[in-house]
Amino acid sequence: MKALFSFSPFFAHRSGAFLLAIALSVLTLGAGVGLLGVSGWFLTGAALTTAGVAFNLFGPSALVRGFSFLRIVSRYGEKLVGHDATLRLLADLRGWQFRRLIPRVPLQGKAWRRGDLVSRLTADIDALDTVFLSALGPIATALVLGTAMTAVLAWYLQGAGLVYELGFFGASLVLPAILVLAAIAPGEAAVGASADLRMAVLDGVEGHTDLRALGATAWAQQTFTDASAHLQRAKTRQATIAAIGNALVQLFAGVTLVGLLWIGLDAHSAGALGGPLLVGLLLASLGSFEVALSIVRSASRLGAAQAAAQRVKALSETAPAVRDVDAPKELPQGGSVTFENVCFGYVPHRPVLDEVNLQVGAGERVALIGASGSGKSTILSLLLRLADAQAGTVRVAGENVAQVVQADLHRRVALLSQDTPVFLGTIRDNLLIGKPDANSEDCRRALTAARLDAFVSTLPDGLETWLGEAGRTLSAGQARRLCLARVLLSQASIIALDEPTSGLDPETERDFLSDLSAATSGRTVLIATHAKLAPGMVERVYRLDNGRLSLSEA
Ligand SMILES: Nc1ncnc2c1ncn2[C@@H]1O[C@H](COP(=O)(O)OP(=O)(O)OP(=O)(O)O)[C@@H](O)[C@H]1O
Repeated sequence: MKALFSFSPFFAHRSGAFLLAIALSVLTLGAGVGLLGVSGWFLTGAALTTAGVAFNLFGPSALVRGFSFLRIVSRYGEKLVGHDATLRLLADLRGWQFRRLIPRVPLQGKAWRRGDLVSRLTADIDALDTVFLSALGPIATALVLGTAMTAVLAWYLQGAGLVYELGFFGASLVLPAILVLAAIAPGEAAVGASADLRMAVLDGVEGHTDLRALGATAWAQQTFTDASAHLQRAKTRQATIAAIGNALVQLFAGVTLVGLLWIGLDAHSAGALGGPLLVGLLLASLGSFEVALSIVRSASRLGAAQAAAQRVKALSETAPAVRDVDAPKELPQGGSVTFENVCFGYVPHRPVLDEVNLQVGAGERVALIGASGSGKSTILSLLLRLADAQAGTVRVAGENVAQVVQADLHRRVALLSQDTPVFLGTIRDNLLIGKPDANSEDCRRALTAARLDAFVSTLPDGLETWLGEAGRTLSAGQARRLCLARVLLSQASIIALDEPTSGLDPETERDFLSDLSAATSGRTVLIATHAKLAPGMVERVYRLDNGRLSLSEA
């Protein structure tokens, strides 16, 4: 349960609303118990009037109406306040999780997959709603109401308080604790299986064209069916635990009722307690077990909430690849880039860069060439400090990038990576990510530089054209050029382009490269490319070979 407790500050932050929800829940259950008790008292009293026993019908009938009304109003309030506070809590948790996730992406060390991350941010956090709505709230209610009911019974019937206490707290605290232990394994299995199911769906949808082309849809179907079967088995086990718990609560309630009846009849025979009051007390006691039922139901789901909490915690505790230093230095103005004896490898003993030295003055354009896998993208990643060099120093405007605030560095250096995405939204929305205050003229200029203006002007909605998920309504080349326009629009004085012309036809590629100097005029450009560069397009070309960078003729 440690993982669940680690989220207690989030609950504490909304403690006012949760306490109100608990108070309303106590009132709801109290009104329910009162309603049953008074009804039993009333009906028995009314029945006894036919036997000639005097009974005032007006008091109890008014109480029945009062309790009914109170119960309706407080239940409504409890649901409203409890759900509202829980939904806000989940939103707080999601926002916190997302903020922690961004500096950690791409996640190091483990094979984190996108579908799994989505599950952790959505379904796992959703699973935590059980914690308050069905567990903490009802347990607090049980404690308050159970204690009150014990006191009432002890007042009227000697020994009844103890019998009720044992039965009620056995059903609402001890039994759920045992069920929680039994539900941990199926809960973990359910959370894991539902994440697998999500990943199977995402893989199937994202890769459906390739799966069909490769004739592998049966494989994808089987993966989905297996995950589905796992989930169903885990859910069945959870439901079985809930059903057993339910039956045991009824058993506890039945045995407690028999015990109270036994004591009550003795008292009645001795003339110490009237019949209507005895029936009222018995029915009120029985009614109070309603809260034990909801605790037991939630106990079967707490295992899943616990597993979900562990997954959420594990994600948030993953160490970021890089951190800002405690006392960062200011990033000076300027656009120069320097690599001094930089050594880097993603895994130990497999160096990608070996004593790399590079000097690019502000406003210069240089190209990085080399075989696939030689480390060109890695150089650009180190420039943005997406990872730290194991030896040597990377400098921007003369300052060590490890010593400055990452946000400042990222404002200075814009990257067009090989898998830069098109975001859901319009063409304008996508461009504004590069420069939020850009006007239409700025957007068009960037599109012209990226050679996408002709296409956009043929669209009826122009800049307001809605792009499908991941830019599905664009061709791969158009999507690439849109991302490029976004980078060109940014205010960054250093532009890092990783294969900017991939996906472009040879003619567009040539035009783009020949326009590059005009489009990036005054800015420093590092371009990693396999494309053939015409003379004069860049000031210098560097070749990466076996981790070594050297000036190239090409
Ligand atoms: N996240 C990573 N974890 C482990 N190894 C990696 C990672 N990213 C890249 N590598 C490895 O580092 C080496 C350099 O990769 P990099 O992407 O920098 O090459 P590149 O020259 O840009 O290749 P390409 O021209 O194909 O884009 C490759 O051997 C690659 O397998």
